[in-house]
Amino acid sequence: MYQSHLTRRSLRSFTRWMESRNIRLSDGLNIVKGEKCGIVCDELGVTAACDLQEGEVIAIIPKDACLTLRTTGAANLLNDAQLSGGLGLVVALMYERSRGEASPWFPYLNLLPLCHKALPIVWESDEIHNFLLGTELHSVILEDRKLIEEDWRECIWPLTQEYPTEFPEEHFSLEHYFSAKTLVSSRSFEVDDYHGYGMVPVADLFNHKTNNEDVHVMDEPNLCIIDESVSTSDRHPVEEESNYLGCSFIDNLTNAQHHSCSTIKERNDQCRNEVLEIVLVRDVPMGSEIFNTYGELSNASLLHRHGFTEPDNPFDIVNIDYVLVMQYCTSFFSKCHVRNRIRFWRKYGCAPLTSQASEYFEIEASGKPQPELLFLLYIMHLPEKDVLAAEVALHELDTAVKADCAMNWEMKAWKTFFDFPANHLKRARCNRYTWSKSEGEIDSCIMFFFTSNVCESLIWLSEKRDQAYGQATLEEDLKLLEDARQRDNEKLFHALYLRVSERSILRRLCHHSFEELKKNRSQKRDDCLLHQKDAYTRKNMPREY
Ligand SMILES: C[S@@+](CC[C@H](N)C(=O)[O-])C[C@H]1O[C@@H](n2cnc3c(N)ncnc32)[C@H](O)[C@@H]1O
Repeated sequence: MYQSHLTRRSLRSFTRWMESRNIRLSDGLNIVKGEKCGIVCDELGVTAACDLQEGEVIAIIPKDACLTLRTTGAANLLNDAQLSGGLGLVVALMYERSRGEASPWFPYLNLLPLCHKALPIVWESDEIHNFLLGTELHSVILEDRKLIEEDWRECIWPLTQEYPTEFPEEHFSLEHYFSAKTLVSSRSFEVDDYHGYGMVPVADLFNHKTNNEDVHVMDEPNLCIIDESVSTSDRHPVEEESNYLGCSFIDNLTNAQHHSCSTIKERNDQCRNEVLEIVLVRDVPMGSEIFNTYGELSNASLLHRHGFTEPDNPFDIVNIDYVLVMQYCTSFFSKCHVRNRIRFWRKYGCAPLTSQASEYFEIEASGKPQPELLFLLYIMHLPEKDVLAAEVALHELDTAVKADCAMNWEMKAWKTFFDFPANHLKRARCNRYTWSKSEGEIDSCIMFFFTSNVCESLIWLSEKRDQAYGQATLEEDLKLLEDARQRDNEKLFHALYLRVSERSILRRLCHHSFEELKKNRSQKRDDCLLHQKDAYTRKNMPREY
């Protein structure tokens, strides 16, 4: 991605620029590219040049060196045009790029690619359709592209007409907008409330690791750095052949002498300014890559915003559309039955998740469905008399719980409603039901809903959802994934990885539901646990009510 930009010259000029903008980088860091940067071959990353310790400040970045809506030369114009948020930042980036060497960020921008081509919003249409079919991203990307075009037509093109000198058409085309968007999506950080999101030099060099990051980027408002010039001749040599790409202007110490930025901070705490700090949150041994985290993101979100997926991502999910659940319900029950049960379900605070125009339920990486989906399927299958009994009980509970001001009555009512009969069976079922070996604690509330009917519904839903991926089986996808890995086809690899991880989640859901179904059948368990006569009587309510 950086090949054409990463020359010795551009790195030297970036280093000098950091110096001029008071950006401080610990000499314990190496900025590397290629295979030294463990996860990605043609990108940059940061490694430890010596053993580093938790708590060290390894970089200090003045906020005025960040490119934000406040610091850009177009700040007033963007303010007048009422362009803010992500869209404003993309225009600010395009604006600074259009100024070439006249931009105060030129040496930094010169290091960035024009476009991060790994992001699906800039893939060819046939790649989007072929690679992403069935995945969480397919419709999202198509929708995104429409919205991006609309934004450009409504907000950016008019700017080029109103201020042709500041926003010349040739630098603010739709293509430029898409390209700038990929950089803001994959590299911007929230600076603070005043600046909002911005392009943060140095902080954007760290690659991502889920749940196991080495650094945090921290807002440290009461800190300032004095100008501490270091002779440029003391810099590390930047060798074209090696993976080492350079370091900061304060990197002139040996590893044994290595100074973290904490030292600089201590020396300068008389003088105050606004800066961001990059702080180590764990020890990092010499030679290891230093990772940041971009958040607890599913593979679909990682691919969407950053152009890659992560193996064994614990935050992976797959969604089942509400429409598909309704399709299931209406094919087994009358419309009137479905309407009434949905009303009942919603009355007690349940709803699908929503995003843009879609409503859906999440299935976790372990295959565990969102509880609201289980409640819905459970209620859908309840015999009519049990629904009526439940209504009465819930009404009584409502009165009781309302008296307790500290409680959210809806949640408590649901909890009690479902906990009560579950309690009778808890012990028996707890011992035989687990989602995965790693999940030690069993959610009794969730288990309760895995009646045979619910299990069958879940199997139906997971199989139907899987059909969205087309004809190929999961095993065939796995073979294609291996091929893509061997051929170094990154786009295809990450798209296939997303498919495979989503389909594996569905398979886990199907497998667990099937296992439960088998157990229910072998034990001839009554499908409707709420048949127990006294389940709803006041005398059997938990004592707290
Ligand atoms: C903030 S930049 C990190 C520095 C970047 N590697 C560079 O060359 O400047 C984010 C981009 O780095 C890459 N990246 C970060 N973490 C990654 C990971 N765990 N696996 C693959 N690519 C990753 C992705 O291309 C992502 O969009």
